[in-house]
Amino acid sequence: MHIRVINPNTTQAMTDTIGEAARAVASPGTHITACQPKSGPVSIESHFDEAVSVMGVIEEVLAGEREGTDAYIIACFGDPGIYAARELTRAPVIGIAEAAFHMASLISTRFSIVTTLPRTMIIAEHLLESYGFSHNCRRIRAADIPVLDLEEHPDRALELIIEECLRAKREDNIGAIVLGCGGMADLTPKISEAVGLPVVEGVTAAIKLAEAVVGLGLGTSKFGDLAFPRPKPFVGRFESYSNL
Ligand SMILES: O=C(O)C[C@H]1NC(=O)NC1=O
Repeated sequence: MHIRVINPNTTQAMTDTIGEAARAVASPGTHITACQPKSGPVSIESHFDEAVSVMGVIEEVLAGEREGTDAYIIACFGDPGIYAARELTRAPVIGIAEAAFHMASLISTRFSIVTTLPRTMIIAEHLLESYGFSHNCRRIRAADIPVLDLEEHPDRALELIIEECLRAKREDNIGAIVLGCGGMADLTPKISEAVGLPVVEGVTAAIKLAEAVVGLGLGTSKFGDLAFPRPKPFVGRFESYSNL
């Protein structure tokens, strides 16, 4: 099985972190390709960043279709472009937020999310609502760190994330923590040991869910709204999307 793990931002160090975490849990026989767009934001910390990153996600899915891919992971906690990506392939496309919510709901009745900047908490809130997990999430929290601090100041970032996770454990009456950033993919053991709660991380959860979906012979339904896009002309910079 070949899984294409797409980091929607353009920071190679974070793509490498995500790829290593994915390979650490992948089953024998699962080949992981970790990739990122050629252009776009170095980190995704706003609605604008996310909107721009979607074009990169689409490019990486189209590249995966040309190369042959059994499943795609969108490794950003906003799951940017997930429905557009699903329209472009028969393979499953799994976002790390959706994967983490499902996994956390299997091991706890309530969880809290710890993400990076306060301003991105609304993105997680919107996803909880759209995926139907609002009831399962007690609180969305932020360690108040820029996304790239995870790569550039990892020790301080880990310290702040653990502090916020400990506050969640003390205050939120939860059974699990969900890590709200693809860049946290390598931190699960350290956080779990420090906090003493099950920690669910979206990249690794998505890998195992992708293996399960493909293993059951399932993929993105092409009936209804996730059917391939109707062929039509595109003009200007998107002309190459004409009659896909
Ligand atoms: O929304 C966030 O804070 C995290 C999100 N941004 C990013 O560049 N990768 C992510 O997973």
